[in-house]
Amino acid sequence: MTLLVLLLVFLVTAVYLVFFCNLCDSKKPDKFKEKRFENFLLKNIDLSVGTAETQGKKNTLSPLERLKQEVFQYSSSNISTKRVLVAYGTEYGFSREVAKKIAEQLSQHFGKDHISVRLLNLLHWEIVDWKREELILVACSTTGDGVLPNEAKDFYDGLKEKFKEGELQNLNFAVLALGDRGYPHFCRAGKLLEELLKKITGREAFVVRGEVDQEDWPVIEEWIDSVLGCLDNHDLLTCMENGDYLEASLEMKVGTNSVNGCIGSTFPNVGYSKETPFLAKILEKRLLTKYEFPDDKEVLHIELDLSSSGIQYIPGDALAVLPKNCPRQVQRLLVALGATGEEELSNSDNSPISLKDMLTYNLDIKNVKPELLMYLRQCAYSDNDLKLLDDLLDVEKGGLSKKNGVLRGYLASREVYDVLAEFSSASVDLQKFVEHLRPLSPRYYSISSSSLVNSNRVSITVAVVRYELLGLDRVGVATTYLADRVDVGSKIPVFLSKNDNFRLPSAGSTPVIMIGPGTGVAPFRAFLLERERMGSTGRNVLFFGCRHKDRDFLYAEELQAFVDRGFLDLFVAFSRDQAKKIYVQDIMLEQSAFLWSLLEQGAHVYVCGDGTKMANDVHEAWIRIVSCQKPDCSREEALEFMDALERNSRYQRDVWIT
Ligand SMILES: Cc1cc2nc3c(=O)[nH]c(=O)nc-3n(C[C@H](O)[C@H](O)[C@H](O)COP(=O)(O)O)c2cc1C
Repeated sequence: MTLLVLLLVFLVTAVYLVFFCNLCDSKKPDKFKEKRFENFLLKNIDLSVGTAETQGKKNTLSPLERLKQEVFQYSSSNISTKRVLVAYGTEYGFSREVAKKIAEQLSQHFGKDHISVRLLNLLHWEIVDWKREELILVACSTTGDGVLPNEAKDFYDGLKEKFKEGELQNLNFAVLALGDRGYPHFCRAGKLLEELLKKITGREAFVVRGEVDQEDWPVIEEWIDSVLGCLDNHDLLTCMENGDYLEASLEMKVGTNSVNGCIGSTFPNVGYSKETPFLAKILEKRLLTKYEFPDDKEVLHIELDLSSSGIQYIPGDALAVLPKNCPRQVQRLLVALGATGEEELSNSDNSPISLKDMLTYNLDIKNVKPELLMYLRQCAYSDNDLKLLDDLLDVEKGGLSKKNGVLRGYLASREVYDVLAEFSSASVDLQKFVEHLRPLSPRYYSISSSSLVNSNRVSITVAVVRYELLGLDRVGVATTYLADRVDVGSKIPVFLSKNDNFRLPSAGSTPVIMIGPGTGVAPFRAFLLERERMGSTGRNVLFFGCRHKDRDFLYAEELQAFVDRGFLDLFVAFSRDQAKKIYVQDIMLEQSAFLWSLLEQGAHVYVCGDGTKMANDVHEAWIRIVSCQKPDCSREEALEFMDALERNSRYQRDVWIT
């Protein structure tokens, strides 16, 4: 009886505690929620600063085990199979997804006992003994203004340095280049990789390079079919009787050198990354604009503490921020799913995670993958939903491919929530549903400070995104994370993204021409601070543009101070301060003779900002300036002149398409 009473008291207390704690949680201040985010990160990603106790609580696998799991998930234990390496270079995760698809199809086509497929992030290229490999398939995206993803840069430089022409004569290869036709250098990284592989193997690719515009799956599948067809018809592989060296190499290079078992720390040249970010404390956050009316721009200057990180940056680099989704948007999605959020799901490495955490920290809940519609087609039952889905996915119109304009148009104006709400008859399996979402990717911000001024601090300039779509409020994930959900004192996960294609000239006497409207001015603030500190004597010319002089002129006072010190020639275009709109390209044309004279003195030209319109308009302005100012110069010659400037790293662009 006493035992029964005790049990009852215990149960009542437990229920009370659970209820009370939940109640408190919903009222906890943001600081507390931030702490939860930090704890979550410590448990779920391999922080170089972490300790053994802070890791592996939720993720029971060590970083080494996780890496092994990824590399060998399509491998057989049969020691005399043929071996293929499927490698990927990714910035935002899509190439990894594609590489997994390639690995899966190879494995299915030939059977796991006949072919052992190893999946490798190019970040880990050093664990491979390249002379023992016979076949590599590379899926690699292009980022920045036609450059390799950060994690693939060392692979490219390393192979180039290590192997002479034709040295890897036993290696067959094929490249799938991923990109976006909207950018001037379509699929350039894949092309560069293919050139390099041609050189060091002394042979041609065994399959024509695939070029993928955005997420055009039919093109990807066609390329995979060509690879499979070629492997069916040509015996490119021999059986390796001695087993796979790769596992031992991986254990040796990653296992023994690691600090606190963190993979990132074994590659000192890479340092912090998506998997191993640094938690940087916010030291300052201030509004750079007047933000009173819905039409006003909201731009923030954010300073972060890098002391103790060892991160060393130079102007031109970017800081990557790992955001989390907005709780309101997550809640909206949970309601559409009819879920509480507490449902337990499996992470990609099979560790358990709640649906709410998965949607908050791991997944992109804005951009809809076309495959999600395919999945909804399987679980919808209302005639209306089925008809609309069939229409969107119509094979005649191009199915999931890029050619399907109806589907692309539909997805361009919808988020994951909208699609679920629209096809409400679909009864989704939560695990399958999350598997049809993209991973949440880091966001990159040009660094707007100079480490010569203060090496412990870094600043970024962030335009906050808020808008309405289909009658609902929408937000930019990372920009509102920085604006609304973290404050001075909070710590946010970041890592450095080097950008060797956007660098100041080595000689301080060389003039620089900078064109950066809006937040495109960020790297130029860094350039100016750096050049002033270095005592550079070359002329600094900046073209800045915004809507209104008195509302969104970023860093106006600082820029004016540079002008007053005689260090800067500043030209500004306020597009909406007069009846006729004026943009940076217009004021550049007014300065044609001056700009030409600077080019003749060897000036370097930099453009930063919107790549959809501004970068093209500015390029066109340069063509006009050159063809008018250079004696007897045709348009074609002006185009060639600008191309030559670009080849000689005197015309560098850091642009983005939204
Ligand atoms: C900031 C940025 C810059 C990009 N630059 C290029 C480029 O210069 N050329 C290109 O073909 N695609 C470019 N892309 C498109 C990506 O290559 C494309 O979205 C690709 O699918 C991303 O693959 P990933 O997720 O594996 O990095 C760029 C994308 C972003 C976000």
